[in-house]
Amino acid sequence: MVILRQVTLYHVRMTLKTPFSNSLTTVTDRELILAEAEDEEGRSGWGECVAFSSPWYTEETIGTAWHVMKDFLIPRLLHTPLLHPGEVPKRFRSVRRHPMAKAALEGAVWDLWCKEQGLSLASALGGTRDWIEAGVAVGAADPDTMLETIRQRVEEGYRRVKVKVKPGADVEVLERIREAFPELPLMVDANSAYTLNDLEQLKRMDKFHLLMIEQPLSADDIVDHARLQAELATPICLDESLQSFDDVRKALELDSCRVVNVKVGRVGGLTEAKRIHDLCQRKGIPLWCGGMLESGIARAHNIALASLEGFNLPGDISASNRYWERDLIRPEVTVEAGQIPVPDGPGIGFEVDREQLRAVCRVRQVFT
Ligand SMILES: O=C(O)CCC(=O)c1ccccc1C(=O)O
Ligand SMILES: [Mg+2]
Repeated sequence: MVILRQVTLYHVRMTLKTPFSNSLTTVTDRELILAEAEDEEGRSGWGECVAFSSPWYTEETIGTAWHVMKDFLIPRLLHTPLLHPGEVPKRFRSVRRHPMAKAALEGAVWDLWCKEQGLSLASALGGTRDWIEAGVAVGAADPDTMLETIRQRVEEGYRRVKVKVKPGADVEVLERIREAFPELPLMVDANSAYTLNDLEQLKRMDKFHLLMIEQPLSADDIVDHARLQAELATPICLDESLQSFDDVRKALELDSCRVVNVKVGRVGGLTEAKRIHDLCQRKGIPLWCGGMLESGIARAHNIALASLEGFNLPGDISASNRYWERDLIRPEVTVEAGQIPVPDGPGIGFEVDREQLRAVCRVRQVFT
């Protein structure tokens, strides 16, 4: 049983080693919020809010998430016993949406509860893998730069590469990549850069035998995606469009996608993510864990989640040093021969690097 004595929010800003561009924006400085939940015994559990500084990806931002956590979510958790982290979504039921704010706090409760129980987060979630396959995302850039980056990532051992595309920067770069890497497990992510008017251009991508095309159409759509899937040989994977278990269920019913990307923050927490996992596993739908340019804390949650059997494709889970000069956890996440070990220590299985946290923290607020 967990009783939260206090919750601390940390607003941090970390500079990416290299700026990350997609069809909508370039992220250079990554702002995020860490949530630390403490119990009566002084143990701490950690979660991370992966919202961005501006609402380009989904509606939430660092600012909305701070407000919603502070004024609505944290008061629903403090001082009232929780038997299991799976109860957290029920506490939050009267707050509509704001999945990234909810996921951050639920994640902190999961970590804390696992530490009290002496369980690893991976095993508490039902994970079975000791190692997960690492994949990597390559941001939009000129084709020479993208090709050089892919070369480096392949040398570092990544087993699946995803590249960002948009109209005017898609087929030519794919030609170049396939020339150099005919067999590389490759996919693209459009972050909603296309419409059904681009059907002919999207069909041209079929010949590159991509693993999938991620989120080609609108972030809030599952109807046009179903029409597109009927015309494409390449499987569509939805990201932005899937913000809950029910969204996934409906998208699969409509055949709007044939692959699912789960991000813990986007779907409102680990409990919802696990429900989506179970659904995809029952239906035989390939599933992978997405990334949000996160710090080591959310990365640790992702590794635990991806250790579940139904996560059967490499995700956007990369090494700490792919993003940061110095991450917020010890040890850092490393990729060995294309794989990442799943830690078996209590909770997330990594220590928070408090010295580095102090160095990158802009605002800290304690709620009791
Ligand atoms: O390496 C990562 O963390 C994921 C890279 C990525 O594609 C991404 C990064 C930030 C926000 C959205 C996305 C996405 O999957 O669309
Ligand atoms: Mg995506």
